[in-house]
Amino acid sequence: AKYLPPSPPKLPLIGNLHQLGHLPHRSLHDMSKKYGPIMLLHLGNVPTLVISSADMAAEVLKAQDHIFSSRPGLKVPKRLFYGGKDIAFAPYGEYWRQCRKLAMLHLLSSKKVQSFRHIREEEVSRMIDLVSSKHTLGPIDMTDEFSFLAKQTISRISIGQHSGTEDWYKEIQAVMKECSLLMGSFNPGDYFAWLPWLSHVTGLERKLNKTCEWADRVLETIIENHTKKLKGGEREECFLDIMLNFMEDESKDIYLGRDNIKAIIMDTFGAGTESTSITTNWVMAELIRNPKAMKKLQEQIRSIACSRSLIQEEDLTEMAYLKAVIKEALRLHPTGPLLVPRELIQDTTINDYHIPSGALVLVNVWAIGRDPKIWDNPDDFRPERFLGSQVDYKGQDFELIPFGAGRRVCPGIGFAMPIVELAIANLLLKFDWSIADLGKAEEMNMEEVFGLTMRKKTRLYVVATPHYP
Ligand code: HEM
Repeated sequence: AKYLPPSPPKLPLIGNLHQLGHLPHRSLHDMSKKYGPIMLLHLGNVPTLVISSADMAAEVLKAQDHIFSSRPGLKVPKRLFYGGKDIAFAPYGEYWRQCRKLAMLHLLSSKKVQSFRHIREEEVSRMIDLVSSKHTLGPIDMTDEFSFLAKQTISRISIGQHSGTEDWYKEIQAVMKECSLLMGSFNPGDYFAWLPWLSHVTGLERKLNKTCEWADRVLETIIENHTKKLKGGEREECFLDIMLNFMEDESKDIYLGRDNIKAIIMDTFGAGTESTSITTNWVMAELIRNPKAMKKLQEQIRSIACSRSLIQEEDLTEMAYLKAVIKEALRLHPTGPLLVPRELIQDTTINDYHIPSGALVLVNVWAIGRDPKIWDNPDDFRPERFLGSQVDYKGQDFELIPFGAGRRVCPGIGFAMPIVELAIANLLLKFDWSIADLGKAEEMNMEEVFGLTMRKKTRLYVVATPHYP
């Protein structure tokens, strides 16, 4: 192939960086309307392939997935995850394959996910109690509740039982928040290879050092506590304990040292908690903004619950409309609007265009979710479009890929979705919901903030009224 994919005009040195704006998924969507579903941008001096249609996504994430499955060595994740020793940012290769297998087997498989059922049910029931106790005091910050739910559930499963009030627990939450802010920040040094000192000037280097040292201290304390307990014969069998049993055991397929374990634990927090809570928050926001969908879903949930006081996980399989509502929210608000960046590992050709090895690859899932060639009235929230449709989000249907697809598809889908479903089902069973300013639900602020995960700009302050059957 002779030609490179179409590119918008670029400036010297910075290339197209200045055109990304605060909401890059939206700016790139606008550009793709003019330049097409496959574009080559230059972010600083990094050639960046931007994919904006379901067909092109299938090309990159299915037909040629084997060469599009690496990750770029971005500075912040590389440092936070001990030089790429986690799963999400590890370059494509044997280490990544073994770590992913380990996490699948001991944390994310459907058998494992089922075994954590009591933890999800306890944590959701705790959230319901909290809402019950707070509802008379005025609007409740549900963004906070969803965040607490995801953090509690995931940290209990990955690092063991705790009450959520211990000092080390508060500290790990604080340090993870700092890490997530850093992950969402833009590091110009990644795009200007000839200016490595740039991160010193912007203060990023200092912040990164401080946060890495802090995170390491907290993780060391947790590992020490678990090692002592394991030596004393106490067994919790959380994911961390399982990894500690593997540690430095050379007879196992995978060699896990301390840094590897710390990086993988960071990953379960980093990849798992915000994505889950942000998704739940978008689902709830859309339901409150769309009272008809809310009413229809409540009726279904309440009829399935009959006189039982809480929805249990086996009830969820019958809830077709709940699943449609969640798909519709993920279509409009994919938590990773550009997935996690990929890196192409050899020269290739797509649609007769030459794509150079080393290109950074962004798949604009947000744009695909709003493509009028695929979706009628794409900006409307209409869960009905998924009723009776086979389209699912597991990475086979390229029009709906909020978890990505191919070798790097999110391995946490089956882990995250029961949390989201169980939380929404029980909140809708037990309460009626409105916003403080009645009648203004349709005008709710749905602005986004872009980061590695895309959250709602304003918090979800809502009024809960208990429902008595
Ligand atoms: C609703 C919640 C979630 C969403 C929307 C989500 C979304 C994503 C996306 C878009 C990717 C990148 C996929 C790609 O590059 O093609 C990803 C990767 C990943 N996710 Fe999730 N995720 C969620 C929950 C979780 C949970 C709960 C866990 C684990 C506890 C998890 C673990 C991971 C890991 C380890 C990766 C990296 C996979 C790799 O690079 O091989 N995710 N996720």
